[in-house]
Amino acid sequence: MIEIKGLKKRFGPKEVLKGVDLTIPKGKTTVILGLSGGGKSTIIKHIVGLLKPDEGEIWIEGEEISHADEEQIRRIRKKVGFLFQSGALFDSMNVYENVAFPLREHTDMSEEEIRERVIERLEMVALKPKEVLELFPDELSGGMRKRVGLARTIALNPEIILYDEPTSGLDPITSDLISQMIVHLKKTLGVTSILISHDIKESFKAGDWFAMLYDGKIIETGDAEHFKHTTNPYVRQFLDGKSEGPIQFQER
Ligand SMILES: Nc1ncnc2c1ncn2[C@@H]1O[C@H](COP(=O)(O)OP(=O)(O)OP(=O)(O)O)[C@@H](O)[C@H]1O
Repeated sequence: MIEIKGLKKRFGPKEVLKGVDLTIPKGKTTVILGLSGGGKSTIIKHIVGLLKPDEGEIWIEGEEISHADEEQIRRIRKKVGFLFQSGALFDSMNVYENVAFPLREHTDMSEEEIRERVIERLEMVALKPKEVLELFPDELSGGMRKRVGLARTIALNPEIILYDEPTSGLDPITSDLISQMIVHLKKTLGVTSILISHDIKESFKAGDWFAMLYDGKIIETGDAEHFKHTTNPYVRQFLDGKSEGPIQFQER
């Protein structure tokens, strides 16, 4: 379980998080919904220790991490897989080396064990190892890059996976495949996942639990049924995709 208590974060004059309280249930996929620039990525960066809170606490499996030292952060990061928005593959490395990278960094596995793990993880994300192992990122489609990124994210058997916009820039069919993978990995690896997405349709396919971030706070949590029927005006407006009022375009 992950617990965020009273998390506050300011960048210069802008207070992005104003006291976020959120409990992320174990073994489920929690979706954080909210407007662009609202601070969703800022929340998950705190969970991997990339940012320190101005105030508040982050608890992961009973450990408070916001005051952790380098060694603790390193240990916690091994438990957490982070699928960045861009997929963030190393362009100079082929698929094999990209997926092998965290294994070389964090384990003393032999080359044979690494090869076995890389192949297994590529198969888990429905890629054919023989066909992709030698390819470089610029030879892959956007959807394949995301999947290789996902294979690398799960290489170290994480207990927690953070997905930052995993379907952005993908066509609807590839997006559906990624959502299915999120559900599949939750079941096969038993991971706790957090998903940030603008893609409401895909979020409802992949998510079990939902939290709406608005004006720096979590204003509503619940399951899909609860969100689909909520009468909270901010959540409704977000789900229905309506801006606050007609925009006055400048006449030329
Ligand atoms: N390191 C930083 N330094 C200064 N400002 C930052 C930094 N990181 C984020 N911000 C600002 O904080 C706000 C929230 O950013 P964040 O990326 O968390 O939002 P988001 O909800 O994930 O948005 P999106 O959905 O568009 O990715 C933005 O206004 C952003 O410009």
